[in-house]
Amino acid sequence: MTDNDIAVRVRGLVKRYPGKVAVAGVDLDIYAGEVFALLGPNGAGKTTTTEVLEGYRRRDEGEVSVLGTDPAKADRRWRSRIGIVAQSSRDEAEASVAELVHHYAGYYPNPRDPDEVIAAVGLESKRKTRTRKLSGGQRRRLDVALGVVGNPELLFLDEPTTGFDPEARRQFWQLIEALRTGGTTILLTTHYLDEAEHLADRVGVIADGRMIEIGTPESLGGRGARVARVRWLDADGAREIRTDQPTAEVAALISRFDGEIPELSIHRPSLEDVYLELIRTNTAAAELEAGVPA
Ligand SMILES: Nc1ncnc2c1ncn2[C@@H]1O[C@H](COP(=O)(O)OP(=O)(O)OP(=O)(O)O)[C@@H](O)[C@H]1O
Repeated sequence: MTDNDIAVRVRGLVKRYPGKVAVAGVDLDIYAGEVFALLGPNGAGKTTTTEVLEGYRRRDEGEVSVLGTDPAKADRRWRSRIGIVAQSSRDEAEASVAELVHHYAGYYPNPRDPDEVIAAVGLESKRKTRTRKLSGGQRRRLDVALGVVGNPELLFLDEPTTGFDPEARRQFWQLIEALRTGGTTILLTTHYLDEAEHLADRVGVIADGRMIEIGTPESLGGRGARVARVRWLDADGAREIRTDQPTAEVAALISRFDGEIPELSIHRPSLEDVYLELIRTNTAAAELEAGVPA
């Protein structure tokens, strides 16, 4: 792997606020062209990490390279190569959607067609609407439009679909898939685990400022984490078997039961199940280390 294959390289990142270590030694590589999702509970350090990578927050320790440059020393040219959809919206209440997207496009050397971007985020019917008259979800779509109109090589999306209705989220996912196909590298933070599962090539789970695991959505939590649970009811009550051969278990049950197997279900843990288990284990380990009684 050459340096050109790596869009973001982080080693030993530490960020302290008064009385709080927000990021406590994070290592992270994001490969060029991948969608990487940063997951973690509220206050885990996702936004702080992202803001250091964007050049908006100074780090206390560690090495950071983003598109080959230290963001703490970055210039305008570097800035034009990244796109940002931050958690809080920019406030240009009197401008219309079309005015704003065209205006932002003017800041970049190689922008996308603003009208195509407006269509891609589903705001065509709101072109002439003033920003202050948009709904929360529409406002968020505009944020996404402003983040991608500069045709960035690397796009930061901090909880981009908060407030989206289900249809808008699906539409947004298509936009992200199209950007990825076009070669854009994407760092996504999200609390929607289905979003990460759908979009991300790899995910990183951060808790208490530490990266506790990095892997593909399928491999997270180790081999045992996605083992199927076969559940049914028999004379003794509810039964559950964990197995990586659920078909064989069901076949055995069919031969035991005469007819319908009561309450039969096969459940495969989702990324959300695996994530919650990881966080639970991490919290328990941290409490043990700190001497907190269970
Ligand atoms: N400007 C600040 N001053 C002091 N403490 C801060 C500041 N910004 C964040 N923190 C603290 O640092 C920790 C990490 O915050 P951060 O915003 O990075 O978390 P997050 O993972 O993005 O959370 P969320 O999912 O809620 O957005 C939190 O404990 C937060 O209270």
